[in-house]
Amino acid sequence: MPAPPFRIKVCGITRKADAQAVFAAGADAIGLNFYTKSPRYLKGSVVDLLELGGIHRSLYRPFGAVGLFVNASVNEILSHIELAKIDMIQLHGDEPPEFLAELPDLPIIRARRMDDRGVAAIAEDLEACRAAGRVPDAVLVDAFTPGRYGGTGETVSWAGLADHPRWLGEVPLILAGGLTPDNVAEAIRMVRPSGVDVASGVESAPGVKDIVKVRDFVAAATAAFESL
Ligand SMILES: O=C(O)c1ccccc1NCC(=O)[C@H](O)[C@H](O)COP(=O)(O)O
Repeated sequence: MPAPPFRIKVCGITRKADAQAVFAAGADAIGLNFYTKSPRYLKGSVVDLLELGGIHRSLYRPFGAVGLFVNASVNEILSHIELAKIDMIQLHGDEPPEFLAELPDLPIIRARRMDDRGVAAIAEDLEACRAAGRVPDAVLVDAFTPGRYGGTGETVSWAGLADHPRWLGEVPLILAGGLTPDNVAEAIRMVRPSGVDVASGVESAPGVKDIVKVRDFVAAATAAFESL
């Protein structure tokens, strides 16, 4: 089984203090959101971006900063990789399977929102990526809410994901969507994902992390992963 890009990621970090607190709590990765329509869009200056993206290196974490994009161009992604020192790419929009092969050699997380077509559509998309020349390093399954791409706080049907090795094969599954400090342990026990991802479940307001919730989330997720 390939190594997952991360085990616990906190997404939508917009402030340096939150990035530091997330890593101090024991998370592996922060998500920096470059989707301009998100309330978690990172609007910082070049200096802010460099600092935020570089914090993971100063803390000697093995993983680090994930840049989140929704239907961005290759050039936009390249410029953010340079600017924010990101070291993983999360595609969270309607990017066609062929798009992955155009990206640089960094881990790619392919987000899929689970709609009423269920896991079959996710499996088909993975095959299409394979046929187009590049398999993502992980598939992130998020909730489907019409008209929104993510960060909704809605949960996915966990029971329907438990057999993911059947339709994802060796590709690691990252579980997202409505996770909180109170439900993440149960979600991990049911789905047995390689990693989890949270945005709104650890916030006091969009883009502002609640440090107590972050610590509780990371502690609950870590204990659940260790009990698998
Ligand atoms: O967080 C956002 O605002 C967002 C907007 C558009 C696309 C993706 C977005 N977030 C991506 C994430 O990785 C979130 O962690 C994931 O959607 C789960 O969010 P939540 O249900 O709030 O935990």
